[in-house]
Amino acid sequence: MNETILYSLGGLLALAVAVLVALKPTRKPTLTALVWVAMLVRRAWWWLVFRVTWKGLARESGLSKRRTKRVKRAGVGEESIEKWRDPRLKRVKTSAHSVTLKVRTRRGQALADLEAFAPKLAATYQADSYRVYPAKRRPGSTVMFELVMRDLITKPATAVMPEPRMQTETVLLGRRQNGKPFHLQIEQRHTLVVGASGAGKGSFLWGIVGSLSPAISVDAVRAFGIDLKGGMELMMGAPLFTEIAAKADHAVAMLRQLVTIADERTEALQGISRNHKPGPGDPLYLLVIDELASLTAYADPEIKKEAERLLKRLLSIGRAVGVVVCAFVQDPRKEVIDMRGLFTQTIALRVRSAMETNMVLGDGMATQAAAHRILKAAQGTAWIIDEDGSTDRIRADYWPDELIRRLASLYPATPDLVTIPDAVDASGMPLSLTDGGAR
Ligand SMILES: Nc1ncnc2c1ncn2[C@@H]1O[C@H](COP(=O)(O)OP(=O)(O)OP(=O)(O)O)[C@@H](O)[C@H]1O
Repeated sequence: MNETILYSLGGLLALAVAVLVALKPTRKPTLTALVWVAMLVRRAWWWLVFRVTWKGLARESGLSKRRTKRVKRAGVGEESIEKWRDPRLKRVKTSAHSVTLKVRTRRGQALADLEAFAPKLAATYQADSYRVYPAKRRPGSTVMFELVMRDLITKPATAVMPEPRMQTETVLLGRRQNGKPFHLQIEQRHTLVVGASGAGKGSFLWGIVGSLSPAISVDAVRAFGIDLKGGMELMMGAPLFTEIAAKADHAVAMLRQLVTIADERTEALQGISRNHKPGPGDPLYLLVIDELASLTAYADPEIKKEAERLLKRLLSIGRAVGVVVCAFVQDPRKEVIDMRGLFTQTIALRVRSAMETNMVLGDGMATQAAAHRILKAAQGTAWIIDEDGSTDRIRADYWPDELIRRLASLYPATPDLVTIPDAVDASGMPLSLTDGGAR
């Protein structure tokens, strides 16, 4: 091990022991102080390790370039000396759980070479996860690596009642891998959520609908649902929906209705505003499609064709005029969601292969946002792409059935708008409105 690291570590330990001796270790404030010191020592250790080992790692991994120079020395003659050009480690920033490196390319190096280095960097320093994002200054030549040294989202969290205020722009869904809250943009976005069976798509579905429920109750949002698996998922919060379609022909009629609304709004907003701003009585229309494939791939060919046509039209014209789509799907194969490009944001929960990650998040994303490596036990965990193009790992909060039912009874959609004509249970029996909540 490098001597500098050894000496520095020794110094830090000595400091920690000095603090220990100076304070009495059994008192509670002392214990807090000790934890604090331990954290500082760990952060200092990380800082040192990265600072001291960076060049060696860059050289071993082929990121640096070696050149030999011949120099003349008086009395010695000509001599060759070796010089390295390394990508420059401009900053090392540590927090209680992560290390962020700011690295500038060396001369003649492409930014993509540095970005592609992230998985090796994370493996070398045994990081639990990582993300790569552009630096604020000189983003053409400087990249940020965030290495998560202690995973803050391994433990699941349960959603709580949303604040009783009308919000339509974003919803709070859970936590980012650095522990900060994760908000999903709803207005002006069509969202596609992909995840294998049991990956936790329900957390996103109810995170969106549940968080919008205060706005639903004042008619600032109207939620429409398509659930061709007999309405089983959406019926849990049925009162939150203006309408739920559990059969394909009803779904097509619903799509047609929403396309008409979007067309009318487009005409009404022409020359007045480029973006619709929802409010009570002038709502954001939210179409939630649980298992998109059942509509676009496995349905009757005629219905499938018409549903696809209408959905593509809605995805093309709806966003700016306040008619947005949130679709959930298990299988990201192209034939299932060939309108994937029309969605303005995609979320990848656990998927089955690197190829599927690329299909959902975009070509080449599997190395930066390895959704196929999410563990089965980490339900609700997903990779997203932020507005600035950087990737991040997040975990949605879990929505228990009781919470959904409570919200449905507290914030129902305007009652005279609610119609659920063809929702059925697993045995084919019609489901009543009260199955979803106390109304
Ligand atoms: N955010 C979460 N945190 C912890 N556990 C979760 C979370 N979301 C879901 N789970 C657990 O995972 C199980 C499966 O979740 P969910 O039904 O949402 O998966 P899904 O992706 O919708 O699957 P399918 O497509 O088969 O319906 C849940 O019953 C719950 O126990």
